[in-house]
This record gives sequence, structure tokens and C-alpha cells, in this order.
Amino acid sequence: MLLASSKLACAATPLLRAQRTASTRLALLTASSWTRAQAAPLQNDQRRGVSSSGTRPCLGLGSLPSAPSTRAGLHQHATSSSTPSMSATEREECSARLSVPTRSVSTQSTPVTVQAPVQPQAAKKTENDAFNVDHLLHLKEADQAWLQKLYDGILQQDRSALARGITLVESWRRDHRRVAQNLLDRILDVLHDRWSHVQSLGSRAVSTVTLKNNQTTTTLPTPFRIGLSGPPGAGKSTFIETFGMFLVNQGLRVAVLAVDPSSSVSGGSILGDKTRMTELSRNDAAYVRPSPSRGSLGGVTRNTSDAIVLCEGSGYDVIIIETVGVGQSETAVADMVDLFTLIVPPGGGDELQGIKKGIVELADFVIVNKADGDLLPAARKAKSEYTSAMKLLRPRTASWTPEIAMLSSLDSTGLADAWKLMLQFYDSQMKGGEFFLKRSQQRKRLMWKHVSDGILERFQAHPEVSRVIAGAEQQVMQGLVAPGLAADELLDRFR
Ligand SMILES: Nc1nc2c(ncn2[C@@H]2O[C@H](COP(=O)(O)OP(=O)(O)OP(=O)(O)O)[C@@H](O)[C@H]2O)c(=O)[nH]1
Repeated sequence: MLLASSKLACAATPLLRAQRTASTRLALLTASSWTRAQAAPLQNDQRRGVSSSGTRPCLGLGSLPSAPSTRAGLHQHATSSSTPSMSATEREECSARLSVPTRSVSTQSTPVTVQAPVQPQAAKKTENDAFNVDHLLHLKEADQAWLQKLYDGILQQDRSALARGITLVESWRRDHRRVAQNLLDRILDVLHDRWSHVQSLGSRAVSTVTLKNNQTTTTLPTPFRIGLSGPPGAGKSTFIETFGMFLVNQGLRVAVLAVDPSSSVSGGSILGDKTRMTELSRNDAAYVRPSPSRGSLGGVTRNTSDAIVLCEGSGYDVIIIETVGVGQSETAVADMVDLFTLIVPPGGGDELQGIKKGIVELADFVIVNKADGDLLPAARKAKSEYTSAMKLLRPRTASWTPEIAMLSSLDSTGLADAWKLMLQFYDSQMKGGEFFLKRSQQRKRLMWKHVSDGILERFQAHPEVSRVIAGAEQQVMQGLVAPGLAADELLDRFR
């Protein structure tokens, strides 16, 4: 059922948020209770957002309608009480369904319960009226064609389209940003439908591991974002290569992204200049993306969050985000993933001192790597030290206490046990309802990050401010003017 639903979702029209509630509700009407006779009038008009099978029409891959008109059109069709082709009884039936808080839903034959949005329709409409992004979604014809190509390619799991999409979201050009935001908005729409379906499964949305022909395969109801950090030399790249291949052999598609603030300074890149991960990057089921070599940490992390969305749109099941253990990058990565993993070399004491305490506190999972050969006793010792240390920390979520695994990336031992623990985390978050809650909070924080970065950028570029910034900084640094007073003067100039 999950497979079928994700296929349907893949082909779904990218409905926009303004009409999403109503149209999604329509789209989710049960196959069992939504009879052929009731569905018939809607079949005549695909723009209502419901196909003959009770799902959204398959416009997504074929055509990408201009956003504002679609948004308006769909909203009208989904909510209007004067739809001409509906009889009065059908309209009543339809509006009754739209206002029911939970319902039985089927994408195939098994009904499942869907939690409808909490807001009543009227409140939702007012909220949508007050906040509308339609005007930002207008694109020139050429850009529209560009967007369509990228969108289709990404959904069709074309790696080069994904790479171009990520390059686009990394672009600093204002006109590129507009297209990038459109692309993200469309992909997010497709993902939103998939997430809604998974959420509708409630505590049944868990990973499944099956044994077939002596080989295990894992199925995940929704992509799993795993952050990975650790001190230099801990074995991050070696681990990603081995673990990535392990996941691919489990039937999963794996994407690897990187956040590397040091590359902004040095021009290097933690993945880009490496010839490591060769096997993984050559595998068709994997995508390895070097970190952007330009940009501030803020910019790089924002771009990575966007890249994650595109990777999910492109059907990757596990997205690994690597970061080096320096600066603020761990905090940034921890705020864009489901599971934040710390990888450490064997030994404690000196090695552990190299790791900031803060990173350990962020970790949901610790991997002691290099548990092989002569290093095995040291790895065991490190594991027990981490186990004791982590006990003293407050758990980050109610349903999970951080776990410690021991493995060898070089010998590929202990990977299955580590993956089992990661899946336990995934399932605990799904069952406890924290999985999607955490993601929605992450998205909210990301919006505010965009806002604060944007304000600072505009502030610094303001002619009245930019003219005096250097002087203000100099006087503050020399202790001639109080920092607060200087800030007041700068802010006064920003009108
Ligand atoms: N014995 C042993 N050595 C390992 C293992 N994993 C990695 N190494 C070695 O540790 C060294 C560092 O590994 P990398 O994968 O480059 O480590 P990294 O954390 O990516 O390093 P940076 O790029 O410096 O941050 C290499 O020489 C690896 O061969 C392991 O499981 N066992």
C-alpha cells in the first residue's frame, strides 16, 4: 500500500498550500465510501484535484501549471458551494466530508484513519487570505520551462537533474533564487502529500526489515535524515562509504550531502576533494554531493536544508549529512536531521577532549569506529566511557535515550547492529509522533533563519547604513563608542 501510495504521490499534481487542505481532503476520500456515482462529476474536471480513483490527477509529471492560477482554481473548486456540475445532495455530502475531523481513507483497499487538519475550514481560509505567496510564484515563460524540466527530472529520479536543482538552490543570484524557491515549493507539495499519508498511518508507520533469499531489505515509510559529525580522522568518510553501501544493499537509495564551513574559508570541500566514497558515488542508487565551496555557514546550512528537500523529492530513502566537528556546523546539522550521530575514534581521554562537550549533548546516537584489530580493546573502553557519560545527559526526546554502537568501517563489521539501533530510533519517533513534529519545528526555525539573514543582508546593504558601517565598527573596537549606542545609530539610519 505504501508503495502504491508513494507512486500516486509521485505523480500527484503539485497543489499549492492555499488550497491544500480542501483538495487533499477531497483526494483522500475513501475508495470504499466515495462511490463511483459521487465521484463521477469530479472526473469531468481534473482541476478539482480528484481523479477517478479518488486520488489527485496525474498532472504533476506531464505539466506544471502556472502556480497562481492553479492555486486559485483549485481553491475555488475545492471549497465552492456553487460548483455547477454537483447536485445539491452531492455538494452537501462533499462539504460534510470536508468538515469531518477524521475519516477512513484508502489508497487501495485497506482503510486507514486520517487526522484532518485541526483548523475549521473558515479559519483556514482566513489564515490563507492573510498570508499568500502567490505573487512570488510568477515566473517568466523561459524560467517556467526551466523549472518544469528540473521538476520532472527530480521526480523521475534523474541524478543530473537533482544535481542541477541543488546548484540552483545554492545560487546567490536573485533571479535564480526565485526559480529555486518555486522549485522547492513544488517539490514540497509532493512531499507534503507523502508525509500526510505516512502521518495518517499513525503508530503503524514504522520501518520493516524482511529476509528474502538470505538477504535483508529495509523499507522506510518516509526518508530518514541522518546527521554525522565527528573529529577529523574519526573515519567519517570511510563509514559513509561502507554504511552507504550497506544501505544500498538493503534496497535503499542513499544521498550524501555535506556541511563544511571550513570550505568557505579554505575553498576546499570535505567531500569534493576526496577520492573516498568511490564505490558509493558510482552506485546508481546513491548520490554523493560535495559541499558548496562558497558561502557563510548560514548560507551553506540553508542550502543543505533545501538540498535535503530535493533529495527526498528524488526518492532517496536515507539522506546522510556529514559535517566536520568544528564551529557551529554541528548545531546547524542537528537542526536539519532526524537523527544526529556522533562518530568517534577508539580511546577516550585525549581523543574525547578534542570533541566539544556540546556535540555529545546533541547526539542521539554515538558510533565508536575502528573497533578492529589492535584497536578493539580501546574501542570497547570508549564505548563503556560513552555509555556512562551519556547516562548523565538529559535525553533529547521523551521516547529515546541515546545509544552507543561499536563498529569497524574498514572491516564492515557491526553495521547491521548500528542500523538496527538507528531504526529503533526512527520507529520510536514515528510511534511517539515526534518525527513529524520535530520536522515541522525545524522548518519553522529555518523560516526565521531566512528572515534574520535577509534582514541583516538588507540592513548592511542599506545606503545610509553601509556608508558608516566601517566607521561604527572602528569606533566600537577602539572603545570610543558603546556598542549599544552605535547599534542604535545604525538602526535609526535603516528606514
Ligand atoms: N582501523 C581502522 N581504520 C579506519 C576505520 N575507519 C577509518 N579508518 C582510517 O582512519 C583514517 C581516517 O579516516 P577518514 O574516513 O578519512 O576519516 P574522516 O573522519 O573522514 O577524516 P577527516 O576528513 O579528516 O575529517 C583513514 O586512514 C582510514 O583508513 C576503521 O574502521 N578501522
